[in-house]
Amino acid sequence: MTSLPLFQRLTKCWQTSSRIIASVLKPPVKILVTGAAGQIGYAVMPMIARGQMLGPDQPVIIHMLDIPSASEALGGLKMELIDSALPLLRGVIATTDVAQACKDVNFVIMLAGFPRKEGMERKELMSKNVAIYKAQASALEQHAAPNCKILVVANPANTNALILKEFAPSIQPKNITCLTRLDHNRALGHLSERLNVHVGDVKNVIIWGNHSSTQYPDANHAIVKTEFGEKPAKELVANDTWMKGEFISTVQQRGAAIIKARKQSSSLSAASAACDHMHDWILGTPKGTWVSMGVYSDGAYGIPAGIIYSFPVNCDKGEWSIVQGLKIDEFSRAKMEATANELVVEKNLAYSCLN
Ligand SMILES: NC(=O)C1=CN([C@@H]2O[C@H](COP(=O)(O)OP(=O)(O)OC[C@H]3O[C@@H](n4cnc5c(N)ncnc54)[C@H](O)[C@@H]3O)[C@@H](O)[C@H]2O)C=CC1
Ligand SMILES: O=C([O-])CC(=O)C(=O)O
Repeated sequence: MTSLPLFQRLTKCWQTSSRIIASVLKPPVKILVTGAAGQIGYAVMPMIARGQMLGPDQPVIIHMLDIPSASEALGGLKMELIDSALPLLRGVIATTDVAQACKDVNFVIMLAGFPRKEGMERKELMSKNVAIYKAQASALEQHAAPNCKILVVANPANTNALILKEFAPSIQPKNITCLTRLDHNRALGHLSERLNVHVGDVKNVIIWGNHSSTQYPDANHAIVKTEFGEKPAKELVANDTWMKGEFISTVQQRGAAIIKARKQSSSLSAASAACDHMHDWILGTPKGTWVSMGVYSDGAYGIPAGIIYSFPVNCDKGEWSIVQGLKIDEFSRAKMEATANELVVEKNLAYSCLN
């Protein structure tokens, strides 16, 4: 710092002190994390409490919910958060009472569920998760703050989010989303490796559809920043076989590859993606950049209305909107329809579990 010119030093001091002042003045927001005692919960807590999700000037009160058999672990996590002496963290509630957990919360990250194990089909998880999401929908409807924004991470993420929407009719559908940002980030990472460029120089990949192996990772509209200006990724890759083959299958299968290697599902990258999702939703996407989010379909791009489907979205002032008017070729259309069809089947299966 001492080697910086005076003007830059003053600017840095001003930025730091205005952040400190803002974090003192901003009222804390309440964030509920369900399934907090699990793997992703452990990874996401310090990210939230250090401002990675809502910004470095936003104090937070974290509500952590888990089931009674996990209450001791939840208590341990609370101790660790206190011991981390995090300036933005203004309170922690660790509870197994869903009503207390949901009380006045402004943001919700839903990790609660039964994680897929190696070799296990996602559909086997359906009936267990439908029951959890139905019960938690009612609690959120009764106790959460108005305009509360919800991110469902637990699998099957799109359909869990749909069940939540169905059983919390007073929460606006636009406030219920699911996580496909991890797949989006995987697609950015894979493309940047292929082109040997920094991941921060790649943008505008798309994940269409379900957070499952039928998802369609689409790099047709992706852009890469180069020394000669922005270029279409497609032009730089110049290999249609790779774009339509290995690129798609690697991203689709990445979750399973991580389970095979770690013997448990992705935690660090899932936690990081959950923070990215909420950060961009609340604080906005940069101009000319979109991200992928699982949102309630209104029929855009010919996708059936009434399912939670991952689209490219822009975010501004806490609202997302689907990017319109992208050119869709025949290959993409077939992939987008296949993953939509799977979601319709999942929806019907979920409804059959309710009877
Ligand atoms: N959408 C995505 O990109 C990703 C989704 N996932 C999913 O996220 C979920 C969480 O993953 P992990 O943290 O690794 O699982 P985990 O098994 O370590 O944690 C789940 C936690 O939920 C708790 N839980 C179960 N039923 C509950 C209930 N009714 N109320 C409150 N808590 C309850 C469990 O006790 C456990 O502590 C899994 O469903 C996993 O498949 C994981 C990675 C990526
Ligand atoms: O299936 C899982 O639990 C893990 C998962 O969603 C992913 O890594 O994409």
